[in-house]
Amino acid sequence: MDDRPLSGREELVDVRRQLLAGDVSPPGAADGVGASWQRVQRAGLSPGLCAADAMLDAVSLQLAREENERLIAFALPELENLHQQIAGSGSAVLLADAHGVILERQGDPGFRERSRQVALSPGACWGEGARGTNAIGVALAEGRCASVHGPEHFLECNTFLTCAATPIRDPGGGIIGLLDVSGDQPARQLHALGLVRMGARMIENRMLAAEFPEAIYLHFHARPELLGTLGEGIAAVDGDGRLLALNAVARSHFANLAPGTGFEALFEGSLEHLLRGDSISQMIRTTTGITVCVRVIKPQQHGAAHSVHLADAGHARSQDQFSELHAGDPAVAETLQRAQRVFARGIPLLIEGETGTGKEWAARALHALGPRSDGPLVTVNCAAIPEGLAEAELFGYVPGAFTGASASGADGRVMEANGGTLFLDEIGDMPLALQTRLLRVIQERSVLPVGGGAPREVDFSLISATNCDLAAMVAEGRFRADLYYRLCGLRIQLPSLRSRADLAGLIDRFIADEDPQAALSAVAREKLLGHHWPGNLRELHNVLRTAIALREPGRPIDIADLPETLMANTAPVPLDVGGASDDLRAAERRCMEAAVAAHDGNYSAAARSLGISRSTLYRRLGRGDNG
Ligand SMILES: Nc1ncnc2c1ncn2[C@@H]1O[C@H](COP(=O)(O)OP(=O)(O)OP(=O)(O)O)[C@@H](O)[C@H]1O
Repeated sequence: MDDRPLSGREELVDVRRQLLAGDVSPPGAADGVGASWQRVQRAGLSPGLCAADAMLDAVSLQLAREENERLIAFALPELENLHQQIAGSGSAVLLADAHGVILERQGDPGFRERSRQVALSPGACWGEGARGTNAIGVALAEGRCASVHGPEHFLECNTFLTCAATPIRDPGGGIIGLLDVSGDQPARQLHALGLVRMGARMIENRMLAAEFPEAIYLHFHARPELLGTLGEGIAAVDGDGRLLALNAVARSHFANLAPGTGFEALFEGSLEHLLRGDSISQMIRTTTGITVCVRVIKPQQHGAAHSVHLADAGHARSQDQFSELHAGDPAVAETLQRAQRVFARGIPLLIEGETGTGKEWAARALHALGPRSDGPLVTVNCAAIPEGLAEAELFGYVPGAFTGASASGADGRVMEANGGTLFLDEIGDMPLALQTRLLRVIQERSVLPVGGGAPREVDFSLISATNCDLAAMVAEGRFRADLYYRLCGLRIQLPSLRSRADLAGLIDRFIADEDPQAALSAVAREKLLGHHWPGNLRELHNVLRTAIALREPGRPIDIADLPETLMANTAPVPLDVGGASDDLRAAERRCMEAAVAAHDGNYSAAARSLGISRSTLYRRLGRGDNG
């Protein structure tokens, strides 16, 4: 790790002057920078070069992405997480393949234009041979994490950049890609290196967990409280205890252990003994003489891996399924494709969006394409379960668990999702006490019914949806942070209807689906295109269905067939929910209040205009449904 004191721009300019003069290790230069300059100078590069040609064309980039599909699927959630952590700092998070070609990029809009000018974008190769000394190039050449600051970059055009990169390795230790954080901050960003290292370890651990469907995974750490953190070692062994693979921590612990090595080379005692013991944690000694706490994860508890084989079939079907969810909006199409790739790997999804943006429809399509599409899709509306019954409803109960309980007990919704997908709708409304229980179920993949009895193992894919800003709720202590991170392997945002590029196409398609004979007058079309759509797809659907029913037979849908809300010449509700940090629920509330005001306090009419039920409107506005 780069532990030099922070140095200013002038010192780095001085470092550059010395490097240009041929100094191999000028004082203050980052590790590996001097050696890298030597390599690139030997290769004949000159600092004034512009490496515009080291760029894949669209077809080659597509091929590179397909070749690295597995890496991308596991890395995308991490790119997303890292980006959230550095958002607003004028930076981008990049994923490169094993040759240094950038495959994916998540970045601040403000930094996008500047970084594009030097091709810090998908398709560009950032190996040393193409772009001289830079963090991706050095990390690749030296096989370790690297940071390169401003003037330490070899090419003059890149000297405004500050970059940190680290290799991502397969379980055998080979480099399969690189994770990089780059920005245009003038000062050194020491934490960036720590972030990319953590991100790369997360990706590697996720890939290892999905690599061997039949394996037994042994997670270990000398300190029990640090099990489950990035510091834990992970060893995958087969049923006979033979080593299949180790994660990076375990590789550094058991140096030079090859796959196929017996259990006795790892731990004292036998695998059978370990399997008979407590799966939560047991103490055992490693052959290196350290006592560690081990958590055993058996094959049925880590069902993510079989999804890997199904991913390709899912990909082929996805175009069809997703074409129902949009009418050519490229941003929606790409969001869904990314979600599908990640979900196919057994990674949980969190879908965010205002009410009626199609979160449940998207969940259905993703389930149909997902790794457990043969199993059921079980939807739980977390806002609608009566609080007193919530535990029993979700986790089931044993016979006689409480007054009024069925004599035969009940499985509960989570258990019903076994082998399929659990869809937790309106997750932001789940009470804190239930969040704690749900977290345990997700972590341990077993359910303890209300009233006791033995825990029952359960295996499901997980999708959650919300119209709250969950990250803000976490910051305010209203939602458990550990549960939030478990739920959002990947966070996707469904856009509001008014911001979609395919509104016109959706209108035509809704009409054609409802009544292929129906047409739309030009004025009516203009009204529909100009409306603010606070109720989003649900409202559009309701408006068109009603208009088709009202229109005079044989005549196109006209302005008179549209509801009053579209006619009222009210200014659009200020509803700029574009920013990721905006509170969707606050925006939604403003819309609902505006609709109630527009209908002179008539809740039924306001609810109809929004395309939601009256009780939903009452609930969302925090008023009891007393009428
Ligand atoms: N792709 C679509 N094509 C046609 N209609 C759609 C589509 N997506 C959503 N709708 C319409 O919008 C309605 C609401 O969709 P959905 O329930 O998925 O939204 P949501 O975001 O989950 O809403 P809420 O947050 O209120 O639960 C659907 O019942 C349907 O009428």
